[in-house]
Amino acid sequence: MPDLVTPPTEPLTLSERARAALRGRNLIFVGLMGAGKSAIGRIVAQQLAMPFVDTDAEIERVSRMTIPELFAAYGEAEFRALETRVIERLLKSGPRVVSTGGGAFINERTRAVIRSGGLSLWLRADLDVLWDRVNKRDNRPLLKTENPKQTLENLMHQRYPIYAEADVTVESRDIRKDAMAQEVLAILAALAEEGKAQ
Ligand SMILES: Nc1ncnc2c1ncn2[C@@H]1O[C@H](COP(=O)(O)OP(=O)(O)O)[C@@H](O)[C@H]1O
Ligand SMILES: O=C(O)C1=C[C@@H](OP(=O)(O)O)[C@@H](O)[C@H](O)C1
Ligand SMILES: [Mg+2]
Repeated sequence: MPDLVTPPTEPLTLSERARAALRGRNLIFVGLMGAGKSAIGRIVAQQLAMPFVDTDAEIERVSRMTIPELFAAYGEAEFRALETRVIERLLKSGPRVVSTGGGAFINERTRAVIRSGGLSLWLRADLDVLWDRVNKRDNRPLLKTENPKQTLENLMHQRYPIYAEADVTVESRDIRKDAMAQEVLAILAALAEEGKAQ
C-alpha cells in the first residue's frame, strides 16, 4: 500500500514570508538622502528574488546625464517631472523593488503614483546617521549649500510628516547593510502575518 499521508510542508523562509506581504505588488523605498534606499533596496530585492531598479540610476540612463547635470541644466522642477514619468513607467511594468530618490515621495503627483503602485516603505533615519553617509559624497545637488547639514535638517522637518504617510516605516540604523535588509524582510513578514499589509 502506498503511503497516502501528506508529507509535512517545509516552513516558509523569511524571504517567502516577506514576499507574501507584497501580494504581487511593487515594493517602493522612500526617505531622505542617505537613509539607505539605494543600498538596502538592492539587497532586499536580491533576497526577495525580485528585479531591482533605482530611479535615479534609471533617470541617468534614459537622460544620459548625471543627477547633478540634470539639476544644473534643467532645474529641479524639470527633474521632478521626469522622475514622475520614470517612476510611473517602472511601477506599471513591475512587480519590482524600486528605490526612489529622496524628493520623489514629496512630490504630490509622484506620491499618488507610488500610493497606487505598490507598498511604500519609509527608511527613517536620524540626522547624524544621514549626515555621516551623505557627507562622504558630493553627488547630491540639494546639499550644495553653505551649511549642508543644516539644509539636511531643514529637509527632515519639511519632509518627515510626508514620508510618514508611507505604508510601512522602518528605522534605518547604523548596522551592517545586510542586517538592515534582514530587518526590512522581518518587518514585511510580520505585516503579512498580521494581515496589515493592505
Ligand atoms: N545600514 C548601512 N550601514 C552602513 N552604510 C550604509 C547603510 N545604508 C547605506 N549605507 C551607505 O550610506 C550611503 C548612502 O546610502 P544610499 O543607499 O545611497 O542612500 P539613499 O539612496 O537613501 O540616499 C552609501 O554609501 C551606502 O553604502
Ligand atoms: O532628496 C532629494 O530631493 C534628492 C535625492 C537624491 O536621491 P537619494 O535620496 O537616493 O540620495 C536625488 O534624487 C536627487 O539628488 C534629489
Ligand atoms: Mg539613492
